[in-house]
Amino acid sequence: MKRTPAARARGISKYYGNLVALDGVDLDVEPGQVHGLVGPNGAGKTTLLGLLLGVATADAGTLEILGRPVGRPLAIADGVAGFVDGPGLYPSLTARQNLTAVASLRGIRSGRPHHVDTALEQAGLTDVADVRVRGYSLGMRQRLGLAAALLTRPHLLILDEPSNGLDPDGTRHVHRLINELTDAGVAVVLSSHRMDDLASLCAEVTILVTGRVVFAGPVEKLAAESGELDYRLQTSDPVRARAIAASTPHIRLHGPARDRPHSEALVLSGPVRSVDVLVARLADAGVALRGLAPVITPLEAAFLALTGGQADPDGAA
Ligand SMILES: Nc1ncnc2c1ncn2[C@@H]1O[C@H](COP(=O)(O)OP(=O)(O)OP(=O)(O)O)[C@@H](O)[C@H]1O
Repeated sequence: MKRTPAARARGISKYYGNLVALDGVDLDVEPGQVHGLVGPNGAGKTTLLGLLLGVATADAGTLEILGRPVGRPLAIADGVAGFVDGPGLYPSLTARQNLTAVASLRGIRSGRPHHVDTALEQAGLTDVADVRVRGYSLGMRQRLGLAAALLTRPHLLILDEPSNGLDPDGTRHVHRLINELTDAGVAVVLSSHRMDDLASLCAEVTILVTGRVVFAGPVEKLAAESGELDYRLQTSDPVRARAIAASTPHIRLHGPARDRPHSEALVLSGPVRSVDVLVARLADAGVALRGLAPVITPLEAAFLALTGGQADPDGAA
């Protein structure tokens, strides 16, 4: 039996005056999956998340959330929670007081303290639950926003840049929590500028550029669109390696990375088969291979190719 999609949008458009923020966007979000929304600044990600969250309505197209059509009046659909443009918090209240206030606003009465404690624990904030939010770091605020969203036990969770401001430990914690939620059947739609979020969390991704979908599908399919990559090559003999690379058909040399002019690493590009030939030729010549890795990940390369960005051979994509 086919499961009801967590969200299904067809031909969604949204205008701000003359500005077209979303232009005929389709979106399919399955239960139990993380769906990533990525794109350059101003692509329309926050606008689309806002429509899913019910803080704005579309000017054209249809939107169904958890199987129910979304109508004109602004309202957060049952079973949906999350935040856009940063979580709305009261700085003079503690984390616990913030969550208690949210629980009251959302009409959660029975078992409220239990709900609050569980949400604090899920977000890893139990130890700082009674600290005023004014003293919270950006990462802690993000986690508190997530805790507030979890209070209602949503089936569809909307997160705008959830890794913003998180240190590596915080990122791991949030990733683990999101994975637990999807394991339990929750659908998550998140926007992110971070390819590591995409790679480690998302099953599906939609890429927006100036309000239009330029890619929608599984993350693996996106990585496969990366085309030719730039590689950083380190060997035991950079001078001979350079000469061998220069004489290998279809290999293009980009010189040492600009940020490391004295580096012994070469940056080069070419079809995978030519890179294979180069590696074999280096071995034949007795030049030891010490490192060969893409300068940017296939996901980043695909993202840049689709959004019209330039891959920087220095690796600063
Ligand atoms: N309330 C608004 N009034 C007017 N224009 C807006 C409004 N909100 C967004 N826009 C415009 O709509 C477009 C899409 O904005 P949106 O915030 O959805 O993009 P985004 O992909 O989330 O960008 P970012 O990555 O910078 O957060 C932008 O051109 C933006 O300037």
